[in-house]
Amino acid sequence: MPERIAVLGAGLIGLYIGGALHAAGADVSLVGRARMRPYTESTLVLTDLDGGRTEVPAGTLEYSLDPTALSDAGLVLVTVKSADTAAAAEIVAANAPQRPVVLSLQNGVGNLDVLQTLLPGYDVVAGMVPFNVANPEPGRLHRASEGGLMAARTSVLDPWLPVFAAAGLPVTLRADFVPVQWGKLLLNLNNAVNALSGVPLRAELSRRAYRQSLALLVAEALRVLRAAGIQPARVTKVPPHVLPTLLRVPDAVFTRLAGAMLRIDPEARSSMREDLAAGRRTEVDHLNGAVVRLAQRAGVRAPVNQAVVDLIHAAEHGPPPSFTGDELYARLSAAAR
Ligand SMILES: NC(=O)C1=CN([C@@H]2O[C@H](COP(=O)(O)OP(=O)(O)OC[C@H]3O[C@@H](n4cnc5c(N)ncnc54)[C@H](OP(=O)(O)O)[C@@H]3O)[C@@H](O)[C@H]2O)C=CC1
Ligand SMILES: CC(C)(CO)C(=O)C(=O)O
Repeated sequence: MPERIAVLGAGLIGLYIGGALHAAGADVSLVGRARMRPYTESTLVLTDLDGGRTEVPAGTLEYSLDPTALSDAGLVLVTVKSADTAAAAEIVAANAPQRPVVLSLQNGVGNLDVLQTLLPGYDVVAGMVPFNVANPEPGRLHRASEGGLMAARTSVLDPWLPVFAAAGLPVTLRADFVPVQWGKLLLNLNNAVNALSGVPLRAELSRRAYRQSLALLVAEALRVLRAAGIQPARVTKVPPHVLPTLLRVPDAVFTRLAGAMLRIDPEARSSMREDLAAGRRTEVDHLNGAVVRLAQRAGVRAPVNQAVVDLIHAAEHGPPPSFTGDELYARLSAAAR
């Protein structure tokens, strides 16, 4: 078994992945917040869409509030939200002078740069988590949608790939990762739609007006990417350029053509909705905001994504919103004009 794996920012993703790796025999230590520690103080149950169930017995998985737990790690998984990446890098630099491999398992396209800039001399690798992790009840984390982990192709991950595979989380290595990150970001444009809708992901994606709202965002992002000379990679069964057309079809046709996109636990919500519900700041500036910034650099406009950034920022300062699909589509259509 290779050296210790530490998870920095053990929330939903970090606990799920760290828990699965621990259950598969890896030496794992989690670093995070006090409010998440109870997950490992009693039995942690990990379930998935395919009926898989793994139990991590109480007290067997180390959950520390103290970042010195990073000091003997060979691999650090960074699973904080994007706004916390710089702070996470500083914590690694201060507590892991042995220079572990650092793998970002975050959404967004900017985290790698932040980590590489603040961690000179470390091997920093971009990764991608395609699936949603939900918390359906205390003590249980549920992999609520499909897809496998991806990471940038590099031999520094080789020692750990077998244990990820043994944990049911095989990592596909991709040579060119920027397109993968943008491919995932296109899907994450739905995080805000879901957060604004107030309904679970499956119900939201089953309703055409929400999908039409998402189609406006994705179509605009594709135009921006084209202007910037970036070709997003396909990270699900649906090629990126087909998404807007597919999203706009009537509900019955969508269900028939895109059943896989609806293979989501009925209660799961986007991580952005979870943030709004908990009164935390969201990652919108790192998702829709990244499209807006790329548009500025490429000399084009992104008014629809800007409108969503504004709506989410407003929601961060009030009660979690519940736009109907028609209301949201009307707002975003007006922004597009
Ligand atoms: N949830 C999901 O289904 C998915 C999430 N992702 C991405 O994965 C990343 C992680 O998301 P998720 O797990 O949902 O986020 P969570 O908010 O559930 O977990 C992150 C945890 O890190 C903690 N944290 C922040 N800064 C530090 C620090 N300096 N030291 C220790 N702990 C810290 C946070 O605490 P606090 O809240 O107090 O700051 C929080 O508990 C994000 O980029 C997200 O977009 C990707 C795919 C799916
Ligand atoms: C899995 C997905 C795309 C949607 O839930 C996500 O990345 C998130 O919630 O942040």
